[in-house]
Amino acid sequence: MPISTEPTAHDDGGIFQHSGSSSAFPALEHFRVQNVPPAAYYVPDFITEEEEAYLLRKVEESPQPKWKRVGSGRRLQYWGGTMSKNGVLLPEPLPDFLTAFPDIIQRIESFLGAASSGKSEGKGKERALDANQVLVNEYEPGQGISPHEDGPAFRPLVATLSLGSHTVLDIHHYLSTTAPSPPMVTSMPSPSDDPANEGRPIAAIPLAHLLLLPRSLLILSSSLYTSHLHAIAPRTKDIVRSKEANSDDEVVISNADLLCDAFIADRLRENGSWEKERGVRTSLTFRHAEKVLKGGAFSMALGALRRT
Ligand SMILES: O=C(O)CCC(=O)C(=O)O
Ligand SMILES: [Fe+2]
Repeated sequence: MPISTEPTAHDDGGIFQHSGSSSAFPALEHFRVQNVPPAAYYVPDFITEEEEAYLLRKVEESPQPKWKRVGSGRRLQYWGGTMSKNGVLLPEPLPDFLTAFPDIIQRIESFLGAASSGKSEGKGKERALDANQVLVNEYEPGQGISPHEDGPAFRPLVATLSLGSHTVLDIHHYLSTTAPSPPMVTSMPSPSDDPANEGRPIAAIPLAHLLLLPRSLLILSSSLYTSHLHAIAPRTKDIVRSKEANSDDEVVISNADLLCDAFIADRLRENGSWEKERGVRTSLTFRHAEKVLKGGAFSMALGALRRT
């Protein structure tokens, strides 16, 4: 089948390359999560409470067949089309609530563009997210997602908007199969989306934890996306600290200084920890499938017909 392949972001070693402290992206750099592999950016309050409520309503109002359930766990929706078995996007038009009002896709693009403007005239396109698929995940308290990679079918620059409730995202790494590693409990990744990593053992203890508050945007890029895994532990409550965890129930978060939440900052300073029960969290993940089935207008129109 005819497919269009765009240049991959790997060509220049990743979309956001940072050389030492002199980053070409100072605005984005401000939101960079420290002490995690390159690169994660956490942007608090990316949307307003009204926009959050509106997006939640639009997701909830979607026709029933739009929802897929993963086993007996979380529910999913795909917007912009689904992926074929061989990693090609079968495109459908994105809905107005993602493109027109609120203009989330444009806002992410401007944010990345503004952040990378200046030196990168003409290179903006390569650094754009250019989302053509949006994945909706809905988690009840106690539901999560096991360690996985989103895989090579997507540009290694994804943005996730959190709605409704906080959660904690864990970053895992693969264990080296050549270098001797210290005795360590390992777990096998769930069937990977990248065949090259199928069956590789992963470290049972996450490398880092990120607290994602409602309305925040998380951007994962470069090697954090291409050579690590991400997961959400199936907890009903999170206890977070900014330094040293005291028990298995607690996690140390790497983005404490980026949260912009005075209440949490007080708790972390005064008690050393902040805890909260999880509510229902809906996440929207914006990503760019590298290969798209050609036939543009025709397949898009077909997609639109299928949705009516
Ligand atoms: O809900 C999230 O923040 C992550 C979702 C995710 O990693 C996925 O669906 O691939
Ligand atoms: Fe993922």
